[in-house]
Amino acid sequence: MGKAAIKQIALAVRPGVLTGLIGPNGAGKSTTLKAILGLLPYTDAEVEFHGKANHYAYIPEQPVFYDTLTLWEHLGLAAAVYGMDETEFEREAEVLLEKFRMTDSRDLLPGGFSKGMRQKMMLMIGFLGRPDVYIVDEPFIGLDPRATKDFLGLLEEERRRGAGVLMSTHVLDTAERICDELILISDGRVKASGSLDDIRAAAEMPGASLFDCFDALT
Ligand SMILES: Nc1ncnc2c1ncn2[C@@H]1O[C@H](COP(=O)(O)OP(=O)(O)OP(=O)(O)O)[C@@H](O)[C@H]1O
Repeated sequence: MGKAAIKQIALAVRPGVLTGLIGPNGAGKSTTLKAILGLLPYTDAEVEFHGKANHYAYIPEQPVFYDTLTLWEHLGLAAAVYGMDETEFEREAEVLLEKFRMTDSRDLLPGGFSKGMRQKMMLMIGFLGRPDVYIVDEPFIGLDPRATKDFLGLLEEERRRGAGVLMSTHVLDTAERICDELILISDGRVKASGSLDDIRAAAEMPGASLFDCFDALT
């Protein structure tokens, strides 16, 4: 067996709080998210759900889809998994298609989609069930500025509804703007966490941008 990719990472996803997981390539962000989700065979991860927050959505970094199902059929499949009834599914799915400007592509196969369109499909599948917790792995790759804005708007709506969000990203100016809390990991360990001011304090760089703190701490 190889060495552990992450060590002693403790974090909490709280209702209505958007937590950003940041760190260099290979730091262990995706591994942390997968450990939380129980997707890894060799982990000693403890996950506790408090209250009734046991309904979550995972939006992976690499889009996963079925070659023979259309966008609409993917949404239908997700709705069935979420236990939504037909009327609710159609209403919510149509709103999401409009929001992500994908209505014209609803009956097409995702194999022919661009990278950004596939990413939008993954985001729509995640949002469809209105979960209590969102685990999002680098959502911005391939999204154009409008899609980024649409995504961030929806995420903010969900946060205000009380959903907790844990999102890994390299887009630090966005993370600095939207995250309530930040966790900076490097070499599989937490290097700093808390508010932007806490990260600045750890870097001993008062008033610095997240980008500069990241540079100093990694
Ligand atoms: N399937 C795997 N098999 C072996 N090693 C892996 C596997 N997946 C990840 N690793 C290793 O685990 C470490 C952490 O990887 P991880 O994908 O969690 O990083 P990351 O922080 O998400 O990076 P990036 O920003 O590049 O997406 C890396 O050293 C990587 O080489």
